[in-house]
Amino acid sequence: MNHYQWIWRYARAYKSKSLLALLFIFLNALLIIVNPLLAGELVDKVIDGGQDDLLVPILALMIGITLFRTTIRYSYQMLFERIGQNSLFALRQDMYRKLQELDFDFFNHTRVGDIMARMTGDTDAIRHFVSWVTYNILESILWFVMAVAVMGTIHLPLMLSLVAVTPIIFILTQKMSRKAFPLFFQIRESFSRLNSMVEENIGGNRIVKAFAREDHEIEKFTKHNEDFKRRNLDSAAVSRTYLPWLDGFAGTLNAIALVLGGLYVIRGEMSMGDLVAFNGFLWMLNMPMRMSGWLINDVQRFSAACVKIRDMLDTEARIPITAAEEQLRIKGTVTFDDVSFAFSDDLGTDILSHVSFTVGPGQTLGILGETGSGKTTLVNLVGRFYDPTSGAVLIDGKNAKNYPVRQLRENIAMVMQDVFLFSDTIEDNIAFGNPQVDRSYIQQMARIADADGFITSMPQGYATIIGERGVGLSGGQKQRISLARALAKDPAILILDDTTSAVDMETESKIQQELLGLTENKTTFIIAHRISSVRDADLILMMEKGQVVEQGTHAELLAKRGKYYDVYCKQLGLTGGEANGTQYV
Ligand SMILES: Nc1ncnc2c1ncn2[C@@H]1O[C@H](COP(=O)(O)OP(=O)(O)OP(=O)(O)O)[C@@H](O)[C@H]1O
Repeated sequence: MNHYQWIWRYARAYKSKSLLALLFIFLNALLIIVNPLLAGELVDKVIDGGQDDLLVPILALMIGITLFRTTIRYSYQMLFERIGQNSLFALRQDMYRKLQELDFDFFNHTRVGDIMARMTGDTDAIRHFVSWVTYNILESILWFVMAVAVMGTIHLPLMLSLVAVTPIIFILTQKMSRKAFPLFFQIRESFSRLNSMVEENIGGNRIVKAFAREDHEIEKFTKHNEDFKRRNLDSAAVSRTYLPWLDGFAGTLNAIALVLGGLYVIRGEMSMGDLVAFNGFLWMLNMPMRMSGWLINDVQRFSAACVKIRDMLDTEARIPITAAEEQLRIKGTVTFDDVSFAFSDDLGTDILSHVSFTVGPGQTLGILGETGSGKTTLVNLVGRFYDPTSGAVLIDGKNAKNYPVRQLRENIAMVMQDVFLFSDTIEDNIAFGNPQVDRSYIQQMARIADADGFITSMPQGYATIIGERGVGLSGGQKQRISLARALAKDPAILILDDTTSAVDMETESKIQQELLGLTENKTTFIIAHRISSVRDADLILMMEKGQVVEQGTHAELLAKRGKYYDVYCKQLGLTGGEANGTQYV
């Protein structure tokens, strides 16, 4: 499907409006030829022929037609604008829906700035094409054809001499088009890089300031800015090479018409009125030729934007978001059966290697291990953010791949390591996964997450807006709101990824106590660096370089006197020999 057929799929919902607009364009093109003909009549009959009584009717007709044409043109311009805006509305909806469908894999490989460039600059290039370029192309073609037809009836040889110039114009526009497309594509890519740079700088503004690297950032920006400018100038250079020629050739039409037309009049082969009428049609040949260069540029910009947008819309998520017909309450038994996993961009490196364990409802699985050992990756497999490269993740005994993704995720709540809260009220943030819950439930969850205290001490309490539009929160406060958000979902499987890393030990222990009652029937995953966070777990996995090197309860692992025991001793400030495992159980 080419780009025109593709965009027509959005515009065809407005078929009747499009037909009406086309009708108006035709009507306008037909009416356009009347005034020059009337001007010719005016010269021949009124000025030369002395029929003065025709002056007023001809003038009135000319004014009336001009007014009517202006109204018609305004109407179809508005119709095209509406078709463009409505089509773009639907396209943006599709793009946003696609963004929700795409998985971690897509976001791992796509810059935010690039997505933003597609959502803004590219969609605008398409709107401009639908709303403006299309009718200008149609007008240009129609006016040209009409002019050729009418001029041919007035004086065929003169018309043919003028039209002889058009192949040159055609060749020039073809050449320009071929040179312009790659440049527009490069401009678009450069814009995306510039966008990404600004987006990253704003996101990382605290780091930039803390490291006093403003100058470095400006330097980096200057490079991208220079690149963007240079590519725009390259494109302008192409226009500069071709547009004057296009303009020049279009301008020769006036000279040809005057010289040749004058000769025909002198020789008596053409009336003065016909020459005036002919002259009146000249702009209808002229204008499309002059416009062709600009229109080609806009068409190329449209094509470059289509490539990027269609590329995103055609991207298939490896794990498509499938919704289930009915809701399913899973019980929460999670089994890893010899699971290995590698990221798609480096399939040779296993991030998880032959991991096996089972944890059931009401149980807690603690995951401990040095940084980068694969703890987060492991829990990401539970929520099917990725699928194993070998082995299987079973939920209630059924392969996770066989659940509709939405159905599975509706039963899982995660508190992620990188806490993200929406720029909204605290209340709405907590209720994000379960919007129908009431205030008292929200408060109850916040109490368990030890967040109620600091929330109620804020002047606006639960109605406080946080994030970009509102107050800032400390790292520990954000973690606790994010924990309350996960709890409010009342999931069968609760995953806590380093959830209490930013709160003090006393608060952590308070939260753990509160959680006990709530997680009675849930399967809970706790990723932590502190032994104190996982010591009460029913099963603890000790991870190293993607492998589970030890697993068991706290007591069993201490008795093993292996890695877990070493970590335990280090965290207590003891050396291996001083600690008597059983003594601390
Ligand atoms: N999107 C990704 N693409 C490629 N490699 C990745 C990606 N995300 C993580 N990794 C790699 O996978 C490994 C495991 O990462 P993971 O986040 O699971 O570790 P972790 O044990 O949770 O670490 P931490 O305790 O620091 O959070 C790391 O070596 C990391 O570099």
